[in-house]
This record gives sequence, structure tokens and C-alpha cells, in this order.
Amino acid sequence: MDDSRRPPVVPIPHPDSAGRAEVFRALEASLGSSFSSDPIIPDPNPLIIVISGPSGVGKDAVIKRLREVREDLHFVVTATSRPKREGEVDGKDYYFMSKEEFLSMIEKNELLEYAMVYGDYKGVPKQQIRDYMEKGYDVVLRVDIQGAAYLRKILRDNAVFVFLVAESEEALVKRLIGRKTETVEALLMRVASAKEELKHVKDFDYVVVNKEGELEGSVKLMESIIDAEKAKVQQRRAVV
Ligand SMILES: Nc1ncnc2c1ncn2[C@@H]1O[C@H](COP(=O)(O)OP(=O)(O)OP(=O)(O)O)[C@@H](O)[C@H]1O
Repeated sequence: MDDSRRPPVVPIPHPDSAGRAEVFRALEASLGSSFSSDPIIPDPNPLIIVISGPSGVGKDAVIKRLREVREDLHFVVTATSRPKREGEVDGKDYYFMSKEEFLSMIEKNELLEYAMVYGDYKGVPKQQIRDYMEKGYDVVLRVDIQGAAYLRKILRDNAVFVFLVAESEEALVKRLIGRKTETVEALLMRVASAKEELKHVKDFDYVVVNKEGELEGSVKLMESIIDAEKAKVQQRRAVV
């Protein structure tokens, strides 16, 4: 006879006629052990979430909004040697630094990933990721497609890779024009590479279509992805 069918050694009062505490104690006494208040499942591991996608698709816009609605995420501030755009804040939007400073970080192996993007360096500082993951934060990285491909190689399935796309090429190009931050030459270069970049979607875990005027929907989907990842039985284990 298995344990669950063995008659209780002490009478267990029915919950209709006894208080919850009394029934609880009687159940413990019958089983001969106390019920643990420890979590049945340990806290999920902190995640590394890599967000990528063609230029102008809305990565910054989605991340900015995600930041507002979710406090338990840390958005890794990328280091860059590109000049600051109007309104950008050092240490918040990017760590702006000279090419020399950037090269010194490369030499000291302080970057998880880096690349030359349209003539300027951009890279992901390792220490920042370690610090926040140690504190239990999920960490979000924003990288270009080549950066994502490289991170996939080194982090494999230990990070979550999300590809952001627009609903069509037309919408993507219009969005880039509307941003008014590019020279005509840069615009042409970004539009040309966007077509090529779309082929990389297959290397990602999730794709989020950031439709015109539907930024909130994209942010909600991002949140759902994070929540689902947190509920996975086989947790990812990122180490940088
Ligand atoms: N769902 C959306 N609907 C309408 N406009 C959007 C949407 N998402 C982003 N935008 C706008 O599109 C422009 C480009 O977005 P954003 O700068 O976030 O793109 P990005 O992917 O970060 O670009 P880059 O890689 O060049 O930095 C911005 O002006 C932004 O406000």
C-alpha cells in the first residue's frame, strides 16, 4: 500500500468543521513531516536577451518602451566611438568614447562583442552584464545582425535571440526617412543592407513584427517572450 492510501495515524478534522491551521497541523502530524515553505521551483536564471534587426526597424523605440514598462530588466549601454546625436545622453543612450579609448577596451578583452558600424565602433561591455546578472537582472543587448550572429556562436542557446522586423520593406524605408537622422548616402547604405539582413531571421529564436503605429503590440509581445522564457523547465544558463 503506498503512503497516500495508508490510514492517518492522527484523526484529520474536516476543513468544514476545523480551522485551516488545525487541519494543516493534523496533516503534518499524519505524514510525520512538516510542509516546507521553500519555493517548489527555484527562481528562474537571469536571461540575456539579444535584440537585433535591420536599421530603422524600431529597436531603440521598442527598448525605450520596454524599459518603461518593465523594471527588472537592465539594458546594456553600448560603447560607441560615433559622435553623439542631438538629445542623446552619455551613459544612458551609449557610452561615447574616442576611437583610441575603444581600441584600448578591445585590447583588454573587455567587450563581449564589437564591430565597426558605418565607420564607427560599437561594442558590448562585459563587466556591465556580469554586474547586473549577479544582482538577478535580466539583461537586454541591442546589436546589429552581424553582432547577433557572433553572439549566437559564443552564447549558443544560453541567450534569447529576438529579431525585430517591420511589416514590409516599404514601411521600413519610410520609417528610416522619417527619422531624419541620416545623410542621403547613409540612408542608401542602410536600406541596401536591410534587404540582406532580413535573410538572417532563421538564426533567431523569436521574430517580432513591429508594425507601423503598433509599437505597444511589439512591446507586449517582447514581454510575453520574456515571461515564457522565465517559465521554461530547461532554463538557459548564460555566462559571459
Ligand atoms: N511601430 C512603429 N510605428 C511607427 N514608427 C515607429 C515604430 N517603431 C519605431 N518607429 C520610429 O521609426 C524610427 C526608427 O526607429 P529606431 O530609431 O528605434 O530604429 P532602430 O532599429 O533603433 O534604428 P538604428 O538601428 O538605425 O539605430 C524612429 O523615428 C521611431 O520613432
